Amino acid sequence: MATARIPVIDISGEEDKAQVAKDLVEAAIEHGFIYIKNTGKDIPVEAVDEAFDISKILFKAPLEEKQACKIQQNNRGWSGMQVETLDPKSQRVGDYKEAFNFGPFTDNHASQPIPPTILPYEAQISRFTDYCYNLCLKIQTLLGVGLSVTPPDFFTTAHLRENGPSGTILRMLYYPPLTSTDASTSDVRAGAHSDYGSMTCLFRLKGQAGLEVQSREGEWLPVPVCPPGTENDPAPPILVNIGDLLSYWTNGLLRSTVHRVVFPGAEGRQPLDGERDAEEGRYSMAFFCHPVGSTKLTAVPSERVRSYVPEGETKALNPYAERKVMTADEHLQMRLRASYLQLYDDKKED
Ligand SMILES: O=C(O)CCC(=O)C(=O)O
Ligand SMILES: [Fe+2]
Repeated sequence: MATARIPVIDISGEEDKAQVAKDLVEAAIEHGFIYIKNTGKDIPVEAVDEAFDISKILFKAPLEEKQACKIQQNNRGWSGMQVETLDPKSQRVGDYKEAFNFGPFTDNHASQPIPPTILPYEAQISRFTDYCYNLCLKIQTLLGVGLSVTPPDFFTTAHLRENGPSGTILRMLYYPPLTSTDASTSDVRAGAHSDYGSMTCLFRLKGQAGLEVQSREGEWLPVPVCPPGTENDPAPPILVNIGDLLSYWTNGLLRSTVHRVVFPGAEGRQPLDGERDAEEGRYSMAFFCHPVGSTKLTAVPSERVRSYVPEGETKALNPYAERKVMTADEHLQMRLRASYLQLYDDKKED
């Protein structure tokens, strides 16, 4: 079966940063997705394993505990089955998943209610978000170098926590197995969408298929958890994808690719080799990296961006900059309103 041909890049070594930066930029332009080889140097393998273990404990916590932490308009907390609809234009029902969003931590403590069941693990979750944050800064620095942005740490500076609050979120996700009668394989686990932030780091478990990306021709291609060449690595690669903000910042040069999560075997497709739905369901974790909320979404100073002419299509351009320059916060609020129909329903202005 055809799968997405996403490059695998090792950013953990010391040698030839310029080449690594160039490879990252080319992958971000061509695919919008990059596998970051997991050598355990940037994020220890045990930290990822621990976070997945905590996620399993979290979703098994008593329903009342999760309900007491229901998602708020600040995008933090628990969203239950079918609460979020990532593709409201075509979905019949909401996403077949549960999710828990963690905002920032201070001194290893969450700044939001969390279920008492996972309180003993607060410091580990906090540490894991720090690893993800630092990995994002490293990638943003490389992207700035690869695009010759002036200054090259432009993206990095825009994301520094010390420069102000942002919409950055660690999201733990649980997609239950399809056993109940209230869903069918024609429903989706996560509707087609592009990500709202600047970039996302996605962690998946071996054997748990389901993510698909849309090719330029509109075809849906599965994204293997362990692509060729990574089978013997200590852990599956971290899948990084470009979100809408890095695309707006670069006038569409970096590609924010539409993706979704489907049930294995949906629409008669064969699951990838060695990947099928586990009886326990599917778990993943996404670190959505956002710049400081007040950041303006205008094109960055880079000759490569300035001279980029999109081929034939204009939809990749930042549609908002034409009317009014939006800030990162305004953009996030707009996107959240569209996907959490009930959460914002009471307060609808239109
Ligand atoms: O669970 C996955 O594999 C992807 C989730 C995703 O795309 C998202 O939450 O934005
Ligand atoms: Fe996504």
